[in-house]
Amino acid sequence: MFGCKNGAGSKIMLISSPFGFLQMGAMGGDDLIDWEKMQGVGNGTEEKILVLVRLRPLNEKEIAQNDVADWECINSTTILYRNSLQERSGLPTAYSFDRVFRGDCKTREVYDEEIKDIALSVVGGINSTIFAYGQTSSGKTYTMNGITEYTVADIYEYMKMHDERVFALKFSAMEIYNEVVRDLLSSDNNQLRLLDDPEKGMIIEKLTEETLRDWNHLKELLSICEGWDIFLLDMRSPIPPLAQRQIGETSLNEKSSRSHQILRLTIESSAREFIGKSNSTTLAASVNFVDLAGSERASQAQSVGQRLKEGCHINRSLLTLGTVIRKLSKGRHGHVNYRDSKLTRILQPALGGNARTAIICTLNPSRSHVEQSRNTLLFASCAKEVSTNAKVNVVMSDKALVKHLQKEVARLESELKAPGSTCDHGPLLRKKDMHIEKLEKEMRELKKQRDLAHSRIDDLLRAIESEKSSVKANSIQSVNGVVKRNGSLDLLRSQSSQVSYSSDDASDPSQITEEPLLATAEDFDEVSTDIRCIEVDDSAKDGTCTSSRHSTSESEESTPLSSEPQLSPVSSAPLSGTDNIYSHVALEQNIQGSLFNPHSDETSPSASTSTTASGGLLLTRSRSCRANMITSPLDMGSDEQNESTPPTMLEKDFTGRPEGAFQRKQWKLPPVIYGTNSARLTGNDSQSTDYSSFIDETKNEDGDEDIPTLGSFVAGLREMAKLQFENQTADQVQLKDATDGNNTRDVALDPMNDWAIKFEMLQKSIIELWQSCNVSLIHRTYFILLIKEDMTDSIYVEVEHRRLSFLKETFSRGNFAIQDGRTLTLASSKKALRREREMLSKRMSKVFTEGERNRIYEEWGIDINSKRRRLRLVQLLWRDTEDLNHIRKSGEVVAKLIGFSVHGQGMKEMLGLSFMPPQRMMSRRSLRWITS
Ligand SMILES: Nc1ncnc2c1ncn2[C@@H]1O[C@H](COP(=O)(O)OP(=O)(O)OP(=O)(O)O)[C@@H](O)[C@H]1O
Repeated sequence: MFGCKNGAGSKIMLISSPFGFLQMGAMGGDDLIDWEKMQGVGNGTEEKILVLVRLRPLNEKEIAQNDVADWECINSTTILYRNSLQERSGLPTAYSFDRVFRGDCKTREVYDEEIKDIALSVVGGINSTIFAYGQTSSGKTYTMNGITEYTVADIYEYMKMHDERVFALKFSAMEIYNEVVRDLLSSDNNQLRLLDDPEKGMIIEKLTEETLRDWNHLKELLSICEGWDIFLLDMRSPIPPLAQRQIGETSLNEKSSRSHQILRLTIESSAREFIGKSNSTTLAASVNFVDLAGSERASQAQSVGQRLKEGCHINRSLLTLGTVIRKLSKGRHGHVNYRDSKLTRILQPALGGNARTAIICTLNPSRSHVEQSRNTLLFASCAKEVSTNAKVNVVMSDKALVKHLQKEVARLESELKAPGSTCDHGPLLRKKDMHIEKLEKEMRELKKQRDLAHSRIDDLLRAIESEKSSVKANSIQSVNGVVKRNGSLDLLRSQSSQVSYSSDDASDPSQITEEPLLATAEDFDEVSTDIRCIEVDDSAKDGTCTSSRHSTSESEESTPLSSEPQLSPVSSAPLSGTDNIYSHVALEQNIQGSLFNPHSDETSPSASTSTTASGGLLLTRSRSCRANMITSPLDMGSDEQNESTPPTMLEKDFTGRPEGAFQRKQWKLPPVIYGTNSARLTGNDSQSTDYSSFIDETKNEDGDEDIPTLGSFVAGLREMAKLQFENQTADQVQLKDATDGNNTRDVALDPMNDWAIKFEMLQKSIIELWQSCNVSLIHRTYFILLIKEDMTDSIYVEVEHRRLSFLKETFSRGNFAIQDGRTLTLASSKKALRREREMLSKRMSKVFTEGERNRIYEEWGIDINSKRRRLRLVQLLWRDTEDLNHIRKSGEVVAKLIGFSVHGQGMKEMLGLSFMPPQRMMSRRSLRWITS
């Protein structure tokens, strides 16, 4: 679609229409155009370029030179090369085209039989192009002159026959000489520019467009262009003649065209009766007559100087034309290099665009030019494969256009609404609807995932915020000289506080106080990002304090550190205060680790302390923490691997890492809940550092049920506790050194009493948490049977508690946890637990004899005759979280159902579950997990 101005100056729109010649038919009724032949043309369907070959007779010169004609048209479509020598060369001898014309054929014949239809399409609003291609002196100009004349004559004839329409003819002429475009109707010799117009496409700037008065006017202009009547013009008028086409003499052609000439006739027509009315439409199209310069061999044309230069330009542009045609002949795939020459740029619409095109390939029949003739035929062969896509160009006034579009919309709407519509789009629409539905579903799913991730981030941010405010509050309390009970080492450690003890302080126990945090907002931010990494500051070695220290007088509030019962390396108040935050964030880091950084090797949530050279204890934020966090995933795994891994820049800087305190280990979790459809794993190596090894559901001997193995339970538990153990050991050693060094402080801990109270609390809480988090009954059973009264198990109890607390909190927020890289929700855990109960119920008859079963049913108050007694039993297991006896009995039933029994402490040692928390090394007093 492009805009232009009509004669009246009102704005018009030129659009391509699919009306085709159906509309033209109504205009017709004459015998000038074969409308029947043109049915379907211009309706947007592709049409191949019409390719004709025209032989010329040998000219006098050639005859005089005893040249012979080797080419012969054997029928109307085939031309044959008759030469015995050539036949043996293996090159083709016969070429077929739409039409071939013998040497004695008249141009009129060529026009009438083939060209006329295409050329006269222009009166029906279809662009057309006729061009002649061939070697120099083969008859291009001879042919095109005739074709142009006949076409124009017919156009005028057509106009005469159709006085119901008003026609407007415009003429322009240009040549491309040595790659310069010149206006042949202009007296100045200026070079014309080719411009790309967004609406009209390529336009030739300032090209003269003469509105034709009549046929004679056109003849006059044509003769000017061709320079035919140059002498006549000179004689008629003293005015210098207009520009003429470049013609020069070569040895092959006296009047050789040294340029490509394009004559353009534009015709607009409107129905007379509608002129000036709002619904008037105009057909507008152009016919181009293109007389190409001839390809030539410099040797044959004996070109030198100016002629040679012209010949080079001619050949180069013809080469580009050939390349474009060859490319188009293979289909319109990829880039077509129209812009490589002015010729192809101007002819672009004719070469595969909105135009009907005919190419007349002229041939010199003489033997001496056989090679050139073959090249021409090769070009012709490619050209016949090229398609164009001509459309009727209808110019409409704005009003007519709106009206037409409204009509079109109404037509399409009624077509869609009609039940018996010929074009049934139903199945297609349904398919599309289904596709849309599918995409919408996917979108919803993705949104859900995104929201979940957002809420996780929000939760973490909230946790960090609350942690910050806790730190702040604690700092304020300390500054005010009020150190609360929860301002213990644990708290300080968990909040990355700086606590320093100088040797001077050590001399006076009353001076050993918690260092208040004189933290800036910046520090708090760091606290959030450097999650609880505390290391020894080298500067402390010389006994200096790295943080400001406020000595406070001994008071009830400012209890000395050494006397704090919270000095236990594990938190003393598991469910409250900042310690709880510590637990949650630490666990969260581990549980959610895979969500944010599955390869993160930042594992230790706890602080590390170290004695200074002078016995002072200094806790600072770790500089290596970030380095750890940004360590490459490849930098994980065994300690040996870590040693061989080059340190990061940050690590290189850091030299003060205490040995053992920050060994990189993953704090892995055993599968608390077996509801994540984890993949079955082949390995069952409890030492494995692969997180997935903790989920190890294996088939039992019956091969029909999934029972989490003891191995997987133990491995996870042990790995997790080991890390905790190591960290705590480091803490304890440092703390002990600190207090020993002081020698004045009595670390009067009574861990046994402490643990006794704590154990009871934790035990109760864990049982409740198991229930509310839908933890596997088998896990619970393993836990209570293996981790029981021995105090050395306290580490397991505490870790279990922290983990469950975090899980419960996660579920209560409607969030998910990650276990084995899979999401775990409250619903999925519930489902898994139900499946486990079903599985256990099925094992009743396999494991117990009838007598045993009946005894159990009776014991559990179940009617032995009830149909669903087995299911009823497993549903009752682990239900009563208040009754420890019920818990013990439940554990016994489950243990029997899965074929598990524990034989004392020996088994634990065998399983590698024996860890002794550092502060209790000296004591082995036991507490009971379950009262029996
Ligand atoms: N079909 C024909 N019948 C008789 N004479 C012809 C025919 N075709 C060409 N000629 C004559 O051959 C000569 C060369 O023709 P023409 O100038 O048309 O060749 P051309 O291909 O245009 O050459 P160039 O590329 O050099 O311009 C002219 O004298 C012309 O009259």
